[in-house]
Amino acid sequence: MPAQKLDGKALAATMRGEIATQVQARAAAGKRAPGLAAVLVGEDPASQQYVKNKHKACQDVGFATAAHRLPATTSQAELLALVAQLNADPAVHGILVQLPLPKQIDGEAVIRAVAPAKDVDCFHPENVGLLAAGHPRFYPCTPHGVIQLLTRNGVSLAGKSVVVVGRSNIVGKPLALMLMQKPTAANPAAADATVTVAHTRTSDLAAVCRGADVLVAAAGVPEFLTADMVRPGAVVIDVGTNNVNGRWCGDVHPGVWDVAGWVSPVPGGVGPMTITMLLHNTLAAAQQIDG
Ligand SMILES: Nc1nc2c(c(=O)[nH]1)N[C@@H](CN(C=O)c1ccc(C(=O)N[C@@H](CCC(=O)O)C(=O)O)cc1)CN2
Repeated sequence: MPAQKLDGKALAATMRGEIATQVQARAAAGKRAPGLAAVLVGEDPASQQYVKNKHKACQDVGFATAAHRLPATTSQAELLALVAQLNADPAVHGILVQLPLPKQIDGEAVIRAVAPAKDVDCFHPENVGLLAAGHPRFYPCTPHGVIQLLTRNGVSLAGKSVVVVGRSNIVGKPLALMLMQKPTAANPAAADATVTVAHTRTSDLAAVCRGADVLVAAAGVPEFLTADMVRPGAVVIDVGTNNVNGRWCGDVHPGVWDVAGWVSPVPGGVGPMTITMLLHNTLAAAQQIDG
């Protein structure tokens, strides 16, 4: 029997409805709408699409939203000046600078320039440190989306063997932290799992992956995770968003659906959850800043 689908599109729609309800309640209490500023530098087609999708998602839940589109030739000083202006704007609760940035710009310097209280991507070193210490101000969007996609579909993680293939700052590293930590009132998304982080230099990657109850493919390599790497009945999360000849393609080979118990699709799995958790963080930032 083929695997069941972990439907991120459906869960995202449910969670966005919950966020819209909270925005309406804030408006009824006389509070201003959560505000998100999205900054895009250059014309990368995928980044343009992501920012467009984020902008529309914000409008749909009743946020105030502005997309700042800058030319590919923008200097680091010009970008830092815009970030400083957004940091000082009380109507802006969340700031995201879409990655990757053009090569003349030092991405780390830009990430450090975003006010930590408005860092809804959770990329600033202060917020990464708080997450690592188990006292998160925000959760990073894609890792939080993965955990919500699992737990809200009834997949329990406590005590499970989870293998994360990928060690990026955006996905692999923070996801491993969240999965391994003990849940507390201050850290409710922590999962109490037993976590292995694997990567391109891991010896016998297939054997490591076959040890997983839950397997997360986040290596950014189209369809690298094949059926022989998956234990029958395992849960497989596909974080890949590779655009191959104009077609969205994940890190998971289609043959995995014949072996696994549950699989998240691409498109329609983790991607819509990433944007939903950005909305969640922007609402949280508004609550933290405005009350
Ligand atoms: N500042 C950030 N930059 C980047 C991030 C991020 O979280 N913050 N992550 C990725 C790109 N990304 C979000 O920005 C992202 C990727 C894919 C999707 C998505 O919804 N994908 C769809 C398929 C595409 C479509 O149909 O339009 C899906 O999987 O269903 C959302 C966000 C790098 N940069």
